[in-house]
Amino acid sequence: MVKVGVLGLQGAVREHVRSIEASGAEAVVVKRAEQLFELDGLIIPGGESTTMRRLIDKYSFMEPLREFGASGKPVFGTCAGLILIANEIVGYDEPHLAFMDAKVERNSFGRQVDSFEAELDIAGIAEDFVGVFIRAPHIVEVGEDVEVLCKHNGRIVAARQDQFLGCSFHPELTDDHRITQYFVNMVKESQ
Ligand SMILES: NC(=O)CC[C@H](N)C(=O)O
Repeated sequence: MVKVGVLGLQGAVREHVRSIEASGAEAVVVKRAEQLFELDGLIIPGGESTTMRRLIDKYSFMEPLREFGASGKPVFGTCAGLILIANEIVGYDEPHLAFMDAKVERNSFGRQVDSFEAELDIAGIAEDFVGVFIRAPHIVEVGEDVEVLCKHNGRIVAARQDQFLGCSFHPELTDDHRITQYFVNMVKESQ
């Protein structure tokens, strides 16, 4: 069974654990950087990207996470996790982990609609996936090696580049585990 970690510093960690287990993989809550060595893939959950970055620095995760990304093992960033893996953030000088050639904008669905659900057609994964968006970012632009998997109202909300997967919404908050299953399959294929 493949081992999929969830970065456990902040955010929707338990829900991802449930979804990973439902997708037939072993879930590991990652609280210390050494735990990364035992993993086959990693999910960086939603939460608050600025807080998560502070905790990443505080607990010396930055370099080990960069090495994990460079090792070829799959990484899935959801919501704040997408912001962490993008290589450009609108309004910020520096990105965080910069794994994916994508420019993201934070909190980009407007203040009035902080949170909403939308039925999404995600290429090769699901035609009727209910995406839960919570103060979600969207992808403004992608590089040529990035495959756009889903748009909502003309905005990119899911994309993949090689072993990196990212989405704007929270795939772990419903009982539909198809996206997590897709990621678990990416992890299995990378073995
Ligand atoms: N649900 C989320 O992960 C929200 C992301 C958050 N708005 C951020 O910018 O980090």
